Amino acid sequence: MIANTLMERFKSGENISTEVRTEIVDSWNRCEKMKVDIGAGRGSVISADDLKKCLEGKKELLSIARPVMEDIFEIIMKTSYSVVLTDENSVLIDIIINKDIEEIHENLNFMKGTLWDEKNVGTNAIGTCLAMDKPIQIIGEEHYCISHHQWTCSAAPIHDTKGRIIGCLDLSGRAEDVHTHTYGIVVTAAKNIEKQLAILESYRLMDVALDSILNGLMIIDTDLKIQRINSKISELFQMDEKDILELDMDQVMKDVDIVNNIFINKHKFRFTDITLEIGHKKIECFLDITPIIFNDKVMGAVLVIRETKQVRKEINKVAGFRANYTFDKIITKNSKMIELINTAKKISKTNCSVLIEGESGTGKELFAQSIHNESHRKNGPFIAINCAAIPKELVESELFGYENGSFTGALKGGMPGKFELANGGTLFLDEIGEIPLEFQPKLLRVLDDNKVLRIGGSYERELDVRIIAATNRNLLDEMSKIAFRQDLYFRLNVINLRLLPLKRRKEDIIELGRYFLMFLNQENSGTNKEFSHLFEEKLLDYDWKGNVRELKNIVQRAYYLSVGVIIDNIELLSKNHYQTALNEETEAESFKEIEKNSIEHALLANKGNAVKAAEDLSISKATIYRKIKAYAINVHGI
Ligand SMILES: Nc1ncnc2c1ncn2[C@@H]1O[C@H](COP(=O)(O)OP(=O)(O)OP(=O)(O)O)[C@@H](O)[C@H]1O
Repeated sequence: MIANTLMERFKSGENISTEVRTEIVDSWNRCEKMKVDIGAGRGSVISADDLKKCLEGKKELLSIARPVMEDIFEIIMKTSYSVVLTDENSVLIDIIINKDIEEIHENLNFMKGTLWDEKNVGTNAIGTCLAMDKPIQIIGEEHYCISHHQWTCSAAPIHDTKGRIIGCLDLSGRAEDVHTHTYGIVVTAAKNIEKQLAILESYRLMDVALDSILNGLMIIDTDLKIQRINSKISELFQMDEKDILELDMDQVMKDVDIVNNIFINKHKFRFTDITLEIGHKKIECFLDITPIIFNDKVMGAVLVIRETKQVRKEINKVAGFRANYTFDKIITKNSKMIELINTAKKISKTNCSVLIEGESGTGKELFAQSIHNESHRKNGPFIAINCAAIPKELVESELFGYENGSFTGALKGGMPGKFELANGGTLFLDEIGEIPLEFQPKLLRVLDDNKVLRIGGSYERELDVRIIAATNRNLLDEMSKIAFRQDLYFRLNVINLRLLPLKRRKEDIIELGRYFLMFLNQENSGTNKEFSHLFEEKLLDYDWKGNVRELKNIVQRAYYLSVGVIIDNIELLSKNHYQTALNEETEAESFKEIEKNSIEHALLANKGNAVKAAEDLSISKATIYRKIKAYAINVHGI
């Protein structure tokens, strides 16, 4: 036999490189060095445990290679070839055996769980291809072991994306069926497996990247079929991925004309307040839709979904809607006020409505903010709205919001109302006594049901809002005048906190005055001003109609107007500052004109900011809004 002769000549040290391929000679050299027995050639069986571990570690390769192996087998079924997959150590991990050669498989132990490296079975396509990291075909007598001489095998290594060998694909059959195409098939198939592995890896990386995004991300095609989602979408929709992929996006996004806007006009769209409908579930969200365009052709769209609740939470964190005050910042020595603080602290933990009564500037908002900050809602929004400041016809839209195009002047896309903005937190309805009588039943219904219907809306939104209302009017009086509904009063007045005016807690005047002075000294580092004895006496005597707000304001004025370190400008306390301003005007002017002028001046000085103007005039916000309305002052024109 030629090969034996060649093998004998090789073994005797003769140079046979012109008759035998270099790769084969190299392999024979390796086998000789490893003292492989040419009379052996049966695969050695690895332990069941080792095989289990092996299969476990190669799950991905196995699942990708299997369909490829089946395809090849189908093509070559009529020839006597089996298709084999090994790991990088030449262990057979999968095999499709051709019935024609089953017996030879058994004889040679060419089965799943056996080792086919050069050390165990000499030169063979599997072991040699893995030793060289190159595809190879080994025909008949090129095999090192005599028992393999009736075989022909072709094998190609399989690499991962980093170029490391992770296995090999092999076609083995009878030597007489040798065909160069089997080599080509095996090389192409191994490359195909490598490509699929690379795609899978890039998909995996993409998945990890997509899942690390905090927003929901969805890819749809032009038939509105969902192609891909990240895990945040399953969380948002509270559904399994498989069910989400079956959703009808036309139904889910009823309000969006995606075909016209995105696919035809190729525009990128942002919807700041949209409702997705998933069966009976409604998800309010911010939605960005970007068309996917390749070669000027729209292939689909990417949807980025952020839950409104979450966005608002983040906005609240950075842009206000926050309560700054806490109970420890409420300065008082008055026993009744201390008692009120203790009651307020206790009821903070509950969800019941609170009605805070008290003259303007007594600290009603301070209490409301402190209650919010003491409650479990402290990380939620604190939304304050002054009911006196809203024009009658806008009360409902301000509080309940409106849907797209529900009335002239409404913003495109709709707007949430203050109730919605306060979801998960507290809504502070200041000057509740100013709520129009005809709107009061609607407000009562929302308070009772905890659900709000936007103007023009088709469904009610479930809310979790704690209500704190405040008034400087006597609501009991208003009720008798039928300006305030009894049922609403009782609904709001579950807990009542009646704050004392400053004149009924004289002990707080100096305390608060010095507290505000301390802040001013801190703000103006380097100065350390103090009140004269006389100034403090005058503070005690003064008629504090504007309560703590007025006290704060006068201390500020005195601070900045005083020249030395002693604050002694008692003239500021001789009369109410607002009254002084009025009296300085010429007698010819009527009182109303003077009042209107004063307000306009203050608004001008504060660039139209009514709250600041009210502070300057030492009047309450409610009063300035009432007067602005009464004198028809155009704040926006200022
Ligand atoms: N006890 C207090 N300790 C410290 N600051 C106070 C206290 N009471 C009120 N203030 C301050 O006085 C000003 C007015 O308080 P706040 O706005 O809470 O009053 P209000 O009763 O809500 O007024 P209005 O009815 O006019 O809205 C604020 O600047 C607040 O910080």
